[in-house]
Amino acid sequence: MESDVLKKIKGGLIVSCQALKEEPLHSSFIMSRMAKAAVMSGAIGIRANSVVDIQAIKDTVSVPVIGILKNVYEGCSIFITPTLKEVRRICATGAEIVAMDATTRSRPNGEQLPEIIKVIREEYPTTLLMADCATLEDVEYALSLGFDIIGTTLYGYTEDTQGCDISDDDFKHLKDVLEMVDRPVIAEGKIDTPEKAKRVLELGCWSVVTGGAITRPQEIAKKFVDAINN
Ligand SMILES: CC(=O)N[C@H](C=O)[C@@H](O)[C@H](O)[C@H](O)COP(=O)(O)O
Repeated sequence: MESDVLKKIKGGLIVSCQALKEEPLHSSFIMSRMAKAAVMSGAIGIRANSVVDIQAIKDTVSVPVIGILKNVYEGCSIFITPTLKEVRRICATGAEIVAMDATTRSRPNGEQLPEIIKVIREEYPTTLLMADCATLEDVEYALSLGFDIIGTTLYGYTEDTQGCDISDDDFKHLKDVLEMVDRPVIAEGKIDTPEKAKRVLELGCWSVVTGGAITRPQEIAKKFVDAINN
């Protein structure tokens, strides 16, 4: 059965409101205002990083939230909600959807994704789980683990997919993902123009996440500066 949360985000724009410590807008208050602006403009969901940002956003808007907790472990490339500890903390915020790295790479402390999923399904049976994938192999792995939503978040951001862009070849990678998947696919990662957002929904994605092109002014300003200087 289709959940209410899935119904609410179908066919729409989810805005990722994130600013890490080293970014100029690092502030839960600012992220909550970004979320408000996004929702005022018609966004139907927000993606956010960290417990405090999610709480501030949930106090401000009422659309579903995709929560993550980025944490870097030495010697490990997985950083999006990487271990059971981070998954639990984000589930406890009440975020309707919790996203985590679902690549087949090794996780911190030797943790295994199937075990994390098993524990979380028992503790938080109503929370939807989103798999942040890079390769088609990751997508297959995520499907076998019973994730509710497949995301393309990490395509172009891992060792194996370095240099790839989701819009290459009229979204060839995304089309391959959609062909394999029998549940909602959320297009995410470098969907940086309204035209690309529209296109991925036309191709059959459930929703689309856009981040930096809306909420990272340093990225937006750089595009203008580069255009002027080149
Ligand atoms: C790879 C990684 O760390 N991605 C993060 C995942 O949450 C965010 O930094 C991105 O902003 C988000 O995925 C949206 O993508 P884009 O900003 O390209 O629209």
